[in-house]
Amino acid sequence: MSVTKKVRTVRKRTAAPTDSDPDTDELVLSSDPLHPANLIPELCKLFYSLGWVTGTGGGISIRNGKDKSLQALTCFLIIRSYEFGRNRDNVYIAPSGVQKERISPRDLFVLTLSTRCNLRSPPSLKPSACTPLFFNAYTMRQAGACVHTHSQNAVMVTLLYGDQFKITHQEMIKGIKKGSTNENMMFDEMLVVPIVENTLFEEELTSRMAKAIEDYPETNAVLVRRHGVYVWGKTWEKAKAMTECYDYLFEIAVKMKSIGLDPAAKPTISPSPTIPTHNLERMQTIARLDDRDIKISEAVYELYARSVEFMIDEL
Ligand SMILES: CSCCC(=O)C(=O)COP(=O)(O)O
Ligand SMILES: [Zn+2]
Repeated sequence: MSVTKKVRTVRKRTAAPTDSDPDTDELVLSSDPLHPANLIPELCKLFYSLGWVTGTGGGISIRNGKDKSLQALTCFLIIRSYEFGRNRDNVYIAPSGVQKERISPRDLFVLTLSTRCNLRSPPSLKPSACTPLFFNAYTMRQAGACVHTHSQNAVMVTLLYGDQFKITHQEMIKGIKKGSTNENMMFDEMLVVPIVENTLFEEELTSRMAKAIEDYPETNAVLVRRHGVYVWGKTWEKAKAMTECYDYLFEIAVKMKSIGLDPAAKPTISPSPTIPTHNLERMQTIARLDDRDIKISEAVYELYARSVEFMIDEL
């Protein structure tokens, strides 16, 4: 037996996990590609390529195991919190301020959900500043994973809307679950996402996010003005897929607004109207922006005002 192995064995028997205990490697080293410690680095790389976690910000946290409802179905009453040797109470968190596309499993923190104890704390690293926000999703919504992006689409909608983002009649709305029933939304329902104001430090967002979660029982996301978005789901797959749907909807809403279309308006004609060039009345309706929009869409308004003038001349 090598010296290293001997030392490890002794440590294992006698030492409780400490901040730099190599025995806690067991919590993050797994050949299972679906282990949270392998998924977080993989997903962070993907999110980096999408521009969601660049400049070290943003990331994803994953909780061990499967959705509770699925566990109940399988009736593993006593061992239900242990799946493939993994404890459902464990939450995996990336380090703070590191290049998120270059994380390795050994860099990860592991905390207990129930007591928020550090089971693993890699030396010289700090847990993500988003940790208490991820815990909001775990404790208030029984989430299995929570994503935080700094996507420009998310930031843009917070510049274009007040305290709520709203959109309807979009196919991708069907990819979003209702918080209360966990059912998927319908194409023609109104998706509403609360927007909270940013704070100087990420941790200080915790109570604002918690209030938004309480006030909006249907939401699975909270936007943070001039910052990004938090999205959670019962599993990492659902959190990822919903983040993709939300981001798509944010992007299309920004594009719609930029040409004067209201993403929250029920379409009156089918197919969706292109920018009208010969119907003065319809043009004027689109150009009639509400107070909030005027503040943030002066350029768009100007464009339409000019188009309307041009059309009046043409008539
Ligand atoms: C340029 S990142 C600013 C801080 C931030 O918004 C953030 O999400 C930080 O996350 P981290 O996991 O690096 O603490
Ligand atoms: Zn952030």
